[in-house]
Amino acid sequence: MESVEKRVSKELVDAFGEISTTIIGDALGRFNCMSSIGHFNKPGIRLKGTAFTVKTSAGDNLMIHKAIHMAEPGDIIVIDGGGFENRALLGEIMSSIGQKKGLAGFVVDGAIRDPEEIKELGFPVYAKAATPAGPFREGPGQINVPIICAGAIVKPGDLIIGDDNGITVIPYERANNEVLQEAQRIEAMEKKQLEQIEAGTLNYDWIDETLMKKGVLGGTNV
Ligand SMILES: O=C([O-])CC(=O)C(=O)O
Ligand SMILES: [Mg+2]
Repeated sequence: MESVEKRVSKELVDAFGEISTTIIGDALGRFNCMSSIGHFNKPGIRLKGTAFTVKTSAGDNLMIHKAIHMAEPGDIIVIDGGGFENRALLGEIMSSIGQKKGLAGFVVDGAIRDPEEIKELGFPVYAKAATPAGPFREGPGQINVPIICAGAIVKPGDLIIGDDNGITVIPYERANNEVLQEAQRIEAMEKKQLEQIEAGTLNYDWIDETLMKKGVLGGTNV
């Protein structure tokens, strides 16, 4: 069982962590986003850190207990639970341990329990569902292997950013100034678009131009 070998610098984690996941997703070509996953915290909570991955069998959390103790402060335990929602993989106790260890959060492709208590903790926990049904601790499982979590590929060391929109995964090899600057450019452009919507000056020519190009307007499809 390997620990995470490479980590993105704290400066980049912080810089990406300030930008909306929607915009980061756009900067990554509109891929690398998780789907049907939400947080069990008060609104406004942000998640940012290095992926420490776990693959479990359905409803079994033995390897997650191990991972919490192997991970380092700032790591996010990202769990491929196969999307199984009938049995929780963690709850208030494991979240409290993770928070005390300085981990940055949990992301579960599956279910959690104790959502109200987790909300009070203020520790970022994302999952697909909540159920009182508890996990088994039989194993097996895998630690720090590439996984699929809520439709996104996650590798150990990838940068995970979460907010009220959901979660974006920035692959380790793409967590660089180039993608950061693209996200900042999109952020500035959207700010300008909102100002133009307010002022009534936003240009919509691109819609008809695109329809023309596709032959829908002025073409054989009309
Ligand atoms: O039983 C477990 O392993 C998980 C659990 O309930 C908790 O974290 O509160
Ligand atoms: Mg419990």
